[in-house]
Amino acid sequence: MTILQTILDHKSTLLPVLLENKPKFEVKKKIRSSLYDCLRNAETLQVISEMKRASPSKGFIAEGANPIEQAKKYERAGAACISVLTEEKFFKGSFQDLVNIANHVDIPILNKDFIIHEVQIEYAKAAGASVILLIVAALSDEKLKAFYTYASKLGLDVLVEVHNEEELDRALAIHPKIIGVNNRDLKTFTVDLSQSEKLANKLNNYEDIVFISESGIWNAEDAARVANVGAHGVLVGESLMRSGEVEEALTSLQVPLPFSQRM
Ligand SMILES: O=P(O)(O)OC[C@@H](O)[C@@H](O)c1c[nH]c2ccccc12
Repeated sequence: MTILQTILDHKSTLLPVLLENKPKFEVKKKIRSSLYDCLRNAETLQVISEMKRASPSKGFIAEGANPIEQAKKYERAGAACISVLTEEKFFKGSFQDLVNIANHVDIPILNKDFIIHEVQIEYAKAAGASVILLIVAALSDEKLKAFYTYASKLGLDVLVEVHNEEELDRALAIHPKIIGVNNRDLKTFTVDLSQSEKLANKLNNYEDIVFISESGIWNAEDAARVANVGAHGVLVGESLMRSGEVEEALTSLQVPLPFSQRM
């Protein structure tokens, strides 16, 4: 069984608890700008920076990290958005991390989790997220479409994540505004930036779609590599979590976009 399937199976065992309880979080209501608009109007590569304590492939990355301090550093450095992992078992995240961060920063917030049911979208919104992730590899065409529509109706932006061309075609069928190419294969954990390069040609045909390159971005060279094939943003976790100079590390990724890519 793949790790993705293991995570999804575990997730489905948790659904009854979510379905039995209405989400109750104390979140200050904040109006956040639209991630899509921020990404569209940029002239430099935008950074979605992630609060990532651990991962199934690496174990703990930053066990003692303070989510609020980390998020504030990201915001100060000009991140476009903060991604907060809420998956508990494999990534050691929580909705409490999301709530804490939502109460302390004003930029868009992405709830990073494995969504397999509408109720998780309600929890994401209640905990302060303005963006959710839908992983194409985890969903049927029907569910992908239904969840995308539901999240949009709740006023959330959606990052639709793909890894290969077949998934990209399935994603394009629902006409999403933001597509992320995960350079990490969630079935094997292999990371390869050429995955973004491979899918770039097709993505570049869609002028209104914002293209995010996700995972495995360590430095300005990596950032420039994906920017040069058409990425408008990057999603970065581990390298920023491990950095002693978070703000400098983040700023170094904000490379200029080629003129042809500015929307
Ligand atoms: O730590 P990295 O290699 O910078 O990757 C960040 C992010 O892309 C990664 O955490 C991620 C991308 N898609 C996901 C889906 C679920 C969990 C995690 C992820």
